[in-house]
Amino acid sequence: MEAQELPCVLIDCIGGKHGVYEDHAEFLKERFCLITMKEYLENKNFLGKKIRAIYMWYHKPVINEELLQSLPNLKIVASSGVGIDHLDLSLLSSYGVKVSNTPFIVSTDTADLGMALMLASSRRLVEGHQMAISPDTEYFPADWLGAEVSGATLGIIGMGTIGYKVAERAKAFEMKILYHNRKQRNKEEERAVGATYCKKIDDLLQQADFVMLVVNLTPQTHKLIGKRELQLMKPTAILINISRGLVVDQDALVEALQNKVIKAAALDVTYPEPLPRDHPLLKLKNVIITPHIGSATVKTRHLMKENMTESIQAGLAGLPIPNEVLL
Ligand SMILES: O=C(O)[C@H](O)CO
Repeated sequence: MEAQELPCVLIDCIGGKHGVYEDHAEFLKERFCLITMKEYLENKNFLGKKIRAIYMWYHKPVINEELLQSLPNLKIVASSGVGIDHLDLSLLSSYGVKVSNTPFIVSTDTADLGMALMLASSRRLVEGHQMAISPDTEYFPADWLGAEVSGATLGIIGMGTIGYKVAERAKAFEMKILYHNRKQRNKEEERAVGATYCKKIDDLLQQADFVMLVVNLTPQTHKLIGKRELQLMKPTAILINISRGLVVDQDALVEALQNKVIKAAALDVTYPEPLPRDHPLLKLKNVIITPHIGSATVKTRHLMKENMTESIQAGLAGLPIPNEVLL
């Protein structure tokens, strides 16, 4: 096929901190005519008419009504990752634009990261590393002890695909597993991992040594964990968030951590991301923060790119779209 016949796809940019990886862009260029936001903005009227899909890599480019109005031939937005809280599905649907994401691909890595954060936080890996590399060779103050993970109680809030994978891993650590879901309850899965369903989130919060947040961000889960919920948790408990920052009331969390209402937190997500450098969470020793890296492995990011490509190709060909997000 001639290069000029390739369908035009809008991306934010190539390379840099937030752009499409260079090698991914090479792969995409064999299949699409890539148009960066900068190119589009320089030649809106001409390029706007040509763009048929948006390859939305980690929430970029930002899609708003103004952009949609200027892309009359847009058919599909392929969004990376599982979360779709950054998209206005009704707006996109009103422009006849379909949406896809990459849900199952990211589950294993995100569950692995949840376990990594739980282990790192409970066994104080970051503090331990700092101690080990510090000029002070007196390693351990007498009170420097972690909390055990094996045999402890894990409360999973949100037992979807990722939550279930966390439970499978926790089972191997001989943990007692509690979970809370707002809607579905899957008894077969419960039995397979030996998890106990808590109808009331409060029961889970009161019993768990580790509370892991794995829910989608929706109006119902916005600031699901606030001052009241943190106060229900054990003073020895650790909160792990691998979902979205806004599922937790961050001010309440800071207060709880400062006042030892809970023991520690391990967060892959915050709001905003990154946090301003003077944010109180960055000053607390009992906090570990990672930069939203749930799906950040070579293999998964590669699969995401392939999956997004397939969705765009299917969407443009009028075929069923893999992982179409339905309104
Ligand atoms: O939703 C996801 O898959 C990641 O958190 C990135 O948005």
